[in-house]
Amino acid sequence: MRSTKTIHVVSAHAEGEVGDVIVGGVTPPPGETIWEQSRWIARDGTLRNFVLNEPRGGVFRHVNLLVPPKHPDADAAFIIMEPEDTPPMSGSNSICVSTVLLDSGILPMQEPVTEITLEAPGGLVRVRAECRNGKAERIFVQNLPSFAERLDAKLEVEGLGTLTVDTAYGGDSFVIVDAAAMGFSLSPDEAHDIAKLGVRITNTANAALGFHHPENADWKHFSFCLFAGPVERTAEGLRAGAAVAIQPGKVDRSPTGTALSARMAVLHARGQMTPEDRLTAVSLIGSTFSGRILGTTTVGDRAAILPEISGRAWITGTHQHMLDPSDPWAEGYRLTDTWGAR
Ligand SMILES: O=C(O)[C@H]1NCC[C@@H]1O
Repeated sequence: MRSTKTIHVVSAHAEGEVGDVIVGGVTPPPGETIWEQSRWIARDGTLRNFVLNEPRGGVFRHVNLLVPPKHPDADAAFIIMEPEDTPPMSGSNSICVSTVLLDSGILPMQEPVTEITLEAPGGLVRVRAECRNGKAERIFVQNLPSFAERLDAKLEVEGLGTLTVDTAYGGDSFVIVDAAAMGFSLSPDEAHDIAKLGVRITNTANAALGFHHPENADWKHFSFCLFAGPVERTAEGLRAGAAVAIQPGKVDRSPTGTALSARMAVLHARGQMTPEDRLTAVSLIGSTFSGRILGTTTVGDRAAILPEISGRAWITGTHQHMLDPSDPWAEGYRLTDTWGAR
């Protein structure tokens, strides 16, 4: 066996969505802040290609790089690599990172509750983990301030007509459509159509509406389209289906923590959700994230909420990714049969 690099990974999934964690073998990228480091990773592309592209990755995979924190309050920091983006924050990935840090012993666990602070590229997130028998059973993440951007905007999508959409930020940027109005009941067999349509809607929204984050000039596109199911009031609180189309064309297997945060911001802006409410988002595979509003704030001149999301993650294995110097596909490859819903 010979290799020019060895990258140590603990693999995990949060409520169905893969979020692997690189725990060794990669030196921290240059940059004064975690955001700058994440921009370097995005520009350079080498690590992204190595771990996300085939033959090591695949369109379903997200990979997080642990880096030394910059902020004095943070216990650990991470850079998120998704199939097309290197985003400010991610719900499922932050839950995977927290679980890997605690379950593998990188950070000490205290039962029944461990509190840690993580530094995501978009800012600090406080994490509370319910732990039992050496396992972080449920992760609560105080996500980045989240806000509604446009409510009831009109979006002309070729072949679909004029859609009424909301746009919002929940640690990442969303165009939100009414799933029922689009003819979806959010059942698993709709995944391909949701992926295909969602990418078209995201691309159209990027061209026609554009997104801008008031405090992060670098984040100026919509990453995702959320197909939002109807909100039902149950004995346990609010409950709604959620399917998020991820570029270049797949559906999040988890209920998407950033989407839940964005949706809570929209519901709050409409006066349909208060800090007393709990909103459970249900994915296409039936997994759930729970959310609540901890308070309000502002982002630039926008009214925003302080969201908390929670969910579970499990470790699925460990890998050492290697590169034989004679392998002609050091950067890996992507083909459109799986990369992008057609
Ligand atoms: O839960 C989330 O927010 C994420 N899941 C995969 C894509 C999003 O970042």
